[in-house]
Amino acid sequence: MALTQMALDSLDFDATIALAEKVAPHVDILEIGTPCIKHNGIKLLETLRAKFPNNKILVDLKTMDAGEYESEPFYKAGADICVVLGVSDIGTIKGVIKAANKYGKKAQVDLISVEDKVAKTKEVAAAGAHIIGIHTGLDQQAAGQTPFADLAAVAGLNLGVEISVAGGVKAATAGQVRDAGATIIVAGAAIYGAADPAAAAAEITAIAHA
Ligand SMILES: O=C([C@H](O)CO)[C@H](O)[C@H](O)COP(=O)(O)O
Repeated sequence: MALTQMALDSLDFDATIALAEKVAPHVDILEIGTPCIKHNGIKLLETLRAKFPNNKILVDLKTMDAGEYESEPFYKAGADICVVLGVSDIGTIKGVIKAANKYGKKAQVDLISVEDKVAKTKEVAAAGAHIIGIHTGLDQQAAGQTPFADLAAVAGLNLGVEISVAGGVKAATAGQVRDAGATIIVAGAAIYGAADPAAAAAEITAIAHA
């Protein structure tokens, strides 16, 4: 059993709301993707928070510095999860964890471009990170990479921390990701690129929840 998260990666404010309206009933978590939050800012989070009280919301800030200062306003505005980069300083990561704990929310550490993902996972789990993000980014996907080997290595640690997996996941691979130990399955292009995004989201969620 895993939760599903839909990545909203458009730059367009209204198109993002319209897509969220279609998929929100069919996923657990709405993700405001990095390009989307940079382009639209905290007002988009406030709008989604008001419109979708039944979904968790993740803001993919990919914070690299000033962790507490950058993330706190987003937790205050209703984010359930904010993302900090694993390649950032441990002080930055601890800052986001501190802000999350202040609001009773969660901090996710994204392992994108981290050299030693096992060592980083152990370090940030000990620091109190709530979620480890196994993430093959869009540019890495374009170069042929996938998240599966990293997922196996991190899940094999059995640290009891939540594990989110992103990077081209679709219905055909969602079961493999779930069985390998993901507690959150992220899908972006597989949903927003589908002819029927609601149906695509429902299909992936049925697999994740099985
Ligand atoms: O996090 C993402 C990317 O870095 C841009 O912010 C994507 O939302 C994430 O990779 C999920 O999208 P798909 O890989 O298309 O499923």
